[in-house]
Amino acid sequence: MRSAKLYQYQLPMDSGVILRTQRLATREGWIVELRDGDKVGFGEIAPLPEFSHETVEQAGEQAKQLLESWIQGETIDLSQALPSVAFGLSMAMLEQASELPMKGNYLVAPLCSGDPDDLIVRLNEMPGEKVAKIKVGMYEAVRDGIVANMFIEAIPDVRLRLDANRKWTPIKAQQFAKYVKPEHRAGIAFLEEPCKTPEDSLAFSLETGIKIAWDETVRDEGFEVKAEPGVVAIIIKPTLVGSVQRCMDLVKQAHAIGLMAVISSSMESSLGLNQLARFAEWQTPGVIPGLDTMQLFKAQLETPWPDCDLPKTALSDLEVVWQK
Ligand SMILES: O=C(O)CCC(=O)c1ccccc1C(=O)O
Ligand SMILES: [Mg+2]
Repeated sequence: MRSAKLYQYQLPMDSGVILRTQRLATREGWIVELRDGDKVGFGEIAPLPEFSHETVEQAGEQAKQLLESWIQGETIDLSQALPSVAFGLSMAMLEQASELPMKGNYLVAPLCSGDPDDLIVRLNEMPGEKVAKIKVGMYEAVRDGIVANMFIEAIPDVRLRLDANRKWTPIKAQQFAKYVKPEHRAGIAFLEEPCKTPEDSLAFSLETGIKIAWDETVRDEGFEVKAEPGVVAIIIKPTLVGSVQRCMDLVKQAHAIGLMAVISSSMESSLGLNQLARFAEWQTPGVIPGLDTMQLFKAQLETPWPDCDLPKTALSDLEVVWQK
């Protein structure tokens, strides 16, 4: 006997969270609960404003239709569903079928979008491989270059992941590279999407020797995982990419040609983030995921994130907007 519920959540965000052009004061989304007998699974459907193409309302409507089919025992084709819905529903089904291992990789790459000194402290405390993520492309490219160079000099075995989110023209990207000494460029594990187009990013990597990774490009129409000179990783943000199956296919294709696959957050609540940590441990063992986004929230949802003391909202406190 199958049953399902859809909860609606709204969580307050830290006041400084800016997504591309707008401030994100509140994170909104849906939690699905699937039950079959005594087996239960949860999933989070939370389109990210400015990144997802679907709205929260559209995702909620589609989720209800697909839940209806699930209850009827019909097979649902998630490859045609909105990415956030495909992800949340497939995750709930996976958990409900006890197929998502419990063990998570909670060793995240610390994210620096503000004060570099904070990051130095966190890196020095980090056990094992010192991986950090720094947003670049927000201020002067020259400043970004100086900051990256400074980190590599300060922490000799650091592996930086830089993320330009397609902000640079080829000239700006060159200005950045000029300030990272050639002997320091290996301290950059990769630079995500340096330029406005993949072609310019590939050319940048060839010219500078700085390795790059695809993030936005993974979500471009017709994207295929392929070996390209200078490309070492793909970033997978499941809420923006789609079903668990699609994400697993991408990981498999990446591994087959020697690329790193990095599971990364789209600012899911602590419930979704925990599932991503479990998914990352399972599918990309040994690779530090990009999940350091709990600090952007002012509250957690149901599942606590390790070492996070933010107040917690329970699922039972949320409004159930649909159930059958
Ligand atoms: O990838 C990470 O390490 C953290 C997540 C992150 O950077 C991100 C999260 C949501 C939307 C966009 C981005 C981004 O890649 O800039
Ligand atoms: Mg990015």
